[in-house]
Amino acid sequence: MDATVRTATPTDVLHRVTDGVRRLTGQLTGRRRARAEIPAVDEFPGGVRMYSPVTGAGSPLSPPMRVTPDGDGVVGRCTLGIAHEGPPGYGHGGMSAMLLDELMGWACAAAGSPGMTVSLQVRYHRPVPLETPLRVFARVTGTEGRKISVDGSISTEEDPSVAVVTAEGVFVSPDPDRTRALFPDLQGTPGGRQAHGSR
Ligand SMILES: CCCCCCCC/C=C\CCCCCCCC(=O)SCCNC(=O)CCNC(=O)[C@H](O)C(C)(C)COP(=O)(O)OP(=O)(O)OC[C@H]1O[C@@H](n2cnc3c(N)ncnc32)[C@H](O)[C@@H]1OP(=O)(O)O
Repeated sequence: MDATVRTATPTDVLHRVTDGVRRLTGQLTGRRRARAEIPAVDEFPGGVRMYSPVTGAGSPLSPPMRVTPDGDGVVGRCTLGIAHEGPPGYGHGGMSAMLLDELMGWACAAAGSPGMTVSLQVRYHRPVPLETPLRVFARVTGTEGRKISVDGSISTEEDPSVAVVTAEGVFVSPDPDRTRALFPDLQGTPGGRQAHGSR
């Protein structure tokens, strides 16, 4: 991703490389995952998501963000590159929202209530520098039935006490029927993983 958005090579080189990439992707033959199929390497929810655009080591889109427990919340560490640029030299606001949304979801799972975002309010206090190690933090601040309130923030590793972006979110744990309908491949649900053969 970085090489693609950073290069200033002439067009004929770009065409040659494009042909090479098409040849390579043509070699990705064989079985492909179905749309809602959870990869065999994943631990869903609240663990490994190999192809997540935020945490996935297997995704070319992801920074990737590494998540660890931290006190009463979770911390995510990553560095954004120019592929994630908004204003020249700074992170795209949507990327900040994506990092926060994801980590706030992890905070819910870590607190024992995996949930989906129903509301996310993001405040951008300062631009997020690119190519600078970032520290994202999220923690559950309250629960009310299936509703979970979560706070999040982004700062630089160098200056963790200064939040450059903050967020407040509401997450909702889907009830069991909704969970089965939304995630038919979730382990233990009828018609789930076993439908895909041996794993
Ligand atoms: C073994 C268990 C497995 C559980 C699986 C959990 C999934 C975990 C997934 C991943 C984990 C880690 C990864 C994180 C990734 C980052 C998070 C994302 O990007 S998620 C994608 C974006 N979000 C959506 O696509 C949601 C779309 N929304 C929906 O599908 C529905 O709203 C859903 C299923 C979440 C809830 O629907 P309802 O029908 O069950 O719930 P209702 O009754 O509408 O609301 C429940 C309560 O929430 C309040 N509520 C609803 N919307 C609200 C809002 N916008 N603001 C405030 N409150 C709201 C309601 O007023 C209600 O509260 P009152 O019970 O009345 O007190």
